[in-house]
Amino acid sequence: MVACPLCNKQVKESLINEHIDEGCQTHLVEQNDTPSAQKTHSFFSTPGTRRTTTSSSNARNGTQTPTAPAAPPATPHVERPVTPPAGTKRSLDEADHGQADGAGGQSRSPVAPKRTKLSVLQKVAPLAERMRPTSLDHVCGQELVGPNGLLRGMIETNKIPSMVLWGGPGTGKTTIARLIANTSGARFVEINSTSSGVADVKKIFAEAFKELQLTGRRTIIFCDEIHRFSKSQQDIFLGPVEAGQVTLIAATTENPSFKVINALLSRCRTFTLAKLGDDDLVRILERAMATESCSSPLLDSDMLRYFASFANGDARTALNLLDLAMSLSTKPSITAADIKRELTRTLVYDRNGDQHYDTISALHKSIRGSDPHASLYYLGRMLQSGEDPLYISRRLIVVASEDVGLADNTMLPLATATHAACQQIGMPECRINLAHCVVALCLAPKSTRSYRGLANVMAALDEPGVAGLPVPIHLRNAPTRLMKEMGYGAEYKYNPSYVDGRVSQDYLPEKLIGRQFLEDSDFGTKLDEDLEDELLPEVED
Ligand SMILES: Nc1ncnc2c1ncn2[C@@H]1O[C@H](COP(=O)(O)OP(=O)(O)OP(=O)(O)O)[C@@H](O)[C@H]1O
Repeated sequence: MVACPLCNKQVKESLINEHIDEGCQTHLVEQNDTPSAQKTHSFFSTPGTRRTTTSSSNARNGTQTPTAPAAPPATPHVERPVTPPAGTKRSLDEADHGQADGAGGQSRSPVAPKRTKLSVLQKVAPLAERMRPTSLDHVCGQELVGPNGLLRGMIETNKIPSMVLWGGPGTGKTTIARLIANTSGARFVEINSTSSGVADVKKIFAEAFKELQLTGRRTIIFCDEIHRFSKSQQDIFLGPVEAGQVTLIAATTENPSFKVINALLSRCRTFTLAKLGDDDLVRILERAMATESCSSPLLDSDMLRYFASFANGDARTALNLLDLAMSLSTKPSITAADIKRELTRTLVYDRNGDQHYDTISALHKSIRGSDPHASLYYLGRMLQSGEDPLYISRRLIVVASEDVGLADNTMLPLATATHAACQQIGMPECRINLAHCVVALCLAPKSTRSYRGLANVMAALDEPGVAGLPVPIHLRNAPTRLMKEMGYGAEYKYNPSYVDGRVSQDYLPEKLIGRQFLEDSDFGTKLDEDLEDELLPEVED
């Protein structure tokens, strides 16, 4: 006996295919004939049945009281999944087990238990998640899914191609993907290139194929941040997408022409999401205020526009600001200026997100480019956002050797002293040491000779045999008599014993004699054409 994955009723295992083909109307086994829910074949057990089975067995064990009401049976092609949740994105594991709150498990599982779980998640989810549109009508600023939108037409006629959604952060890529899955009734699995490996993805393909064969239901795979998958990882999508085994919805914030392999692009439609304008963001914020029944006079339309202007087209950022402002606004005697000041710290950058790396990278590159204004700007921005000064000072130690290097050997001690100062003094005073070091590094001459020299050696070590070449015998250590007898170190000329320390002696292994790793110049040979343009103003005829 098995539970049908579509209608959840008991069917003889040998007749399951006929039962599904005939619209779940035939070959049903009377409930009385079913000895126990435990007999359900695990392969066919849906998340819903799994939950129910677990609850009841726990109840039998006296460990848990089942609370979820019995779920209504789902009907193929009629069932529409429940609204996508205000929860976090599904992990692969959750997707596999259908237990997540994402759109993914929805059409598999009975509705009632899922609702119970959703409401709990909804309470703890951040405002941006709670406000995730549950209908295309609530998606702002994206004509593609507006009343006459191209993508909306495809969704409404259920002709959903594999696609790449290209747009900035917080413009609605994930939301639209979930709504597509919701509307189409397809199985939905979300993966993220940062947490899903090739093996996971292959497993999903296999499951999708099984599902398609068994029930005729398609699987939509939503792959967030596809640009972070390597080219060979992207390759694995080609076959299943071409064969229609899965529908891929890939999201990227990067230009897909550069970041998605051509073979995959040619199998997908690319849709570009618009950057949300301030008016769109204000509408989203107003809807959030209304939904949350927030009527604080501090959060008036001016304040909402202020949030929008800082969000740079990112609805999530705008909603996060509002979320914070809503809780601040309940403090007694707080003013609008206080709220703005408090928020400025989070507005500058997200210390744990990409901004953390982007800004330190910008600081490093500005120092390398000897631009003290930009360097100080990025330093100030990080400090104001509460960045750890030790994180900054550690990077300055690297800069001192990587970029200034031999051109000014005093910079490495300065940078290590700055690190020590940050450790001993802490903020806010150590900001002064940091500024001193940043400007000194900026103004110092630059040399990458030592760094490049090492890079040349590392490259040479990849050549066959180079890493294991014998050390010349006269340079070898001779700690034992035997070694001495073997001539280790015998012919070595000790430089201080010679006039001016000059001797004629080879140091490299024999096979490398004559190889030069340290380059003569600090810089490469490329000409910056932009610089030429700058230096040679156009001559008028
Ligand atoms: N166009 C939009 N209309 C209304 N709300 C939106 C829109 N875009 C984003 N949001 C809000 O921002 C939140 C985040 O959106 P979503 O996850 O869809 O962005 P995304 O484009 O996938 O971003 P990322 O690239 O950072 O993953 C949603 O939960 C929703 O509240």
